[in-house]
Amino acid sequence: MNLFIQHNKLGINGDLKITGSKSESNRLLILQALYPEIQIENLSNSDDTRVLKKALSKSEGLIDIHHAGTAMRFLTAYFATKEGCEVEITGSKRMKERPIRLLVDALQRMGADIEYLDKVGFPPLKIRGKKLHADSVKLQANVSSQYISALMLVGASLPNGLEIILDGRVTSTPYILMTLELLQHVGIKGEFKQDRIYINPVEKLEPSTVAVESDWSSASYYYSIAAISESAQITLSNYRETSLQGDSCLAVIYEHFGVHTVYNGDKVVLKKNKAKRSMRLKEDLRNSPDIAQTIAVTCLALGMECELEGLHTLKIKETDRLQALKNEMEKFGARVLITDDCLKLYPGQSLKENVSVETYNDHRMAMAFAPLALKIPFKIEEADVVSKSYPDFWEDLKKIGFEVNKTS
Ligand SMILES: O=C(O)C1=C[C@@H](OP(=O)(O)O)[C@@H](O)[C@H](O)C1
Ligand SMILES: C=C(OP(=O)(O)O)C(=O)O
Repeated sequence: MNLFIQHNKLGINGDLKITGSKSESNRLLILQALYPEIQIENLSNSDDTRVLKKALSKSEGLIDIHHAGTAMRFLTAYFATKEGCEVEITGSKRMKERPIRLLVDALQRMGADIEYLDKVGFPPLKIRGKKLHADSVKLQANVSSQYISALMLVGASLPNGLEIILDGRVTSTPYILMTLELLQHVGIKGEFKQDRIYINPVEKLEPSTVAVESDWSSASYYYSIAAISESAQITLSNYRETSLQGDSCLAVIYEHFGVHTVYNGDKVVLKKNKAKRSMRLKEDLRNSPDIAQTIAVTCLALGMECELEGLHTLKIKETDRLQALKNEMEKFGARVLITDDCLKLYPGQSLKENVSVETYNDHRMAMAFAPLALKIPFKIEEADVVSKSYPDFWEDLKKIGFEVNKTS
């Protein structure tokens, strides 16, 4: 489905409730499968959460997790440690190009029975679950935090718990802290000190209910909308000032664009008046890679130069996001320089018209570009990709005045 998207009003007002965080949801589903005493509220309605939930109802046969990175990584650790399971986990064409070797190596060193069914180091995998007795494992920490979270999630179910020794500079750290805080919340003791994570063994938990906070990465598109509009007041429900999600740093970053965040009970209100904003932005996004595309496009819309660093994980996500950003932002007349971990944007004098934005099977390409319609109408290709994390995205945009129409 291709969409033509435009917005003719200058001011934006609205009240929205975004679905639950997919990162929190997917961690809690794994924990619930290990400890049925856990109840979950406000689970994400994303594809990634749906496929994970479905996979957890199986103990044998073929499992297809499509594009869901967390599902791939978390289920690999889950099934490897689940005695008696025998599954083949596969995914989309892109998933078969997303590396998983560091996690598989770590699990194999712990005694797991995992086999590559195609290319070594990549899905699909054949996993025969067994009881693992190892109590310590070392892992390279600078490629994806999801490998570390995967081991943490199963750590308490091992007879002796698990010590994870992190090698190299840790990336996407807030996601590791999120895992730790959720473990602690349901009653599992754990610690993250310097280069070591300890998870205590637990057989059974006290019953608990965990309410998932709404998704901050999805909120980023409204920060961008507020930043690009002349004036805005957008209220988003089910958010907390002290969030487990690292992407809540948006509230600080978007002050550079004149967007002010007010926390009001369980809501956040994004306010933009014709405020002062920075002339140029420089940010290190090593801790919040999922908002890089949003920020780059906000800068493009505002004609603002930016330099984004710490982007070394972007190449192995749903697409090579650095190359995809360069390709699509240049269609609007910008000059974009990329290296392995950095993006520099030099917007043109004006935004070029009649652009068709490719989305590369990446939900965040579609959603990050959408706010640009406040400046210039354009086409978004394969716009249904948004369902990976935020299926109601286009409906929610319509609620705040965007015109979104199917096109060829
Ligand atoms: O653990 C998680 O829920 C996630 C961790 C991050 O991945 P990396 O650690 O691979 O950067 C992030 O990009 C992804 O969307 C979700
Ligand atoms: C990178 C992402 O997801 P995953 O790695 O879980 O596929 C994302 O949602 O931006």
